[in-house]
Amino acid sequence: MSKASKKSAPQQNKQSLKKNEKSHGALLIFVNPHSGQGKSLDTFNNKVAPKLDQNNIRYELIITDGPNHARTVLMEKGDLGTFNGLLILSGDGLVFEAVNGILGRDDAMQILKSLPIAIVPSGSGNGLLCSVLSKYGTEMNPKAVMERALEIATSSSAKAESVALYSVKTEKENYGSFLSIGWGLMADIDIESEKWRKSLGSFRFTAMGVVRSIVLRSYKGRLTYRLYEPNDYQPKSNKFDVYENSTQERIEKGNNLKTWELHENSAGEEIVVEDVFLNVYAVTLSHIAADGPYAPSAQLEDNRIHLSYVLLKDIGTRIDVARYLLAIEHQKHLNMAFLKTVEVSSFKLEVLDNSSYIVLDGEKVDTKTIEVQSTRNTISVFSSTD
Ligand SMILES: Nc1ncnc2c1ncn2[C@@H]1O[C@H](COP(=O)(O)OP(=O)(O)OP(=O)(O)O)[C@@H](O)[C@H]1O
Repeated sequence: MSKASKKSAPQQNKQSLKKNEKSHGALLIFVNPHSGQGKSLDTFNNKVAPKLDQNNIRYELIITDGPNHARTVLMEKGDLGTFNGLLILSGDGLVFEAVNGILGRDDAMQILKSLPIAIVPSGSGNGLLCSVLSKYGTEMNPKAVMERALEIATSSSAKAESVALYSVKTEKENYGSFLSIGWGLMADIDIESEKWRKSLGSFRFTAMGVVRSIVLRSYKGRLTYRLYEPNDYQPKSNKFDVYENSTQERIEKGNNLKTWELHENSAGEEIVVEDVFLNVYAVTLSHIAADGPYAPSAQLEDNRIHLSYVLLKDIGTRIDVARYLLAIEHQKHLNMAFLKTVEVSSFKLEVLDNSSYIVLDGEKVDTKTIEVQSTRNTISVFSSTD
């Protein structure tokens, strides 16, 4: 197979889809050529395509030409059921876009569960991948994560499993989310450090963290949440062999949810905190990046939301803020008295001033109010080879 180029690749690879009759199955691949430090197309050409050819896995390649390209393809494509999986070479942002593209379809929930997503990390944030790999003991450093991700994404014995999906309502749009909801300090760091993506890679978060600790902001808001109650729900991993069946076969054999099924918990007490915050950060998975876990007890399929927040009045000095950010990198943040953590089944955040962005799975959303609800719906993600 010759090297992919922006214009000719999709056509060229559609042809290879038909020719190779001995193959195990097929992947639909999205490469964002501008993600992270801009190396994803090289990674595809040099590390992914040769392995897929060697392992007799066919593919259709789509090189994204801008925001919403992948979303539109996934909303409209008529033959998704013929693929065994999606492969995304980018960061959490393109996975989020893909999930929300699929959510625009009539068969959304069946596709999300039966069309597993593989990730080769080329963005600056790959929390979903890191959470999945850490379950199986991959060391959390960029090299080990990349090597293992490449092995799993190109293996004909790849296995996939469930990752909980959350329902999110904002003023303008509804979303499905799988990773994080942030507002305040960490959201600012994530968004404002994007300009350093090419030069600093994931070190951009640390560098902006230093800046933000010095030029400290406060954030007025109202946070309303309900504590999590399992209500007899037992989340399952539902591990399956990616190439044993096509997505269409999995949909036909499975007994999948067809619509959103919310994890209702109206019996739980509603708690309201209206105050000046330093940070609100909720995660649904253990890792937000390739360092230690932010919520070590979070599990892939489990549908509880790990909500954490810091009130400005509980912080002593700017040094405490720097210590907090450093503690996150070294997994000591949970020991800090000013960090409040609760496991919830839903929460609502109302922004009461003009500060900060609300960031959903690493992407900025234009809203002053966000409501997050745990559900019993799942996506499936490539996770291992045995
Ligand atoms: N060709 C393209 N050019 C510019 N943006 C693109 C292109 N293709 C996809 N995108 C958008 O870029 C974003 C990529 O975010 P993603 O997280 O995957 O990568 P990233 O480089 O880590 O970015 P971030 O640092 O924001 O997380 C997505 O919102 C996606 O819609």
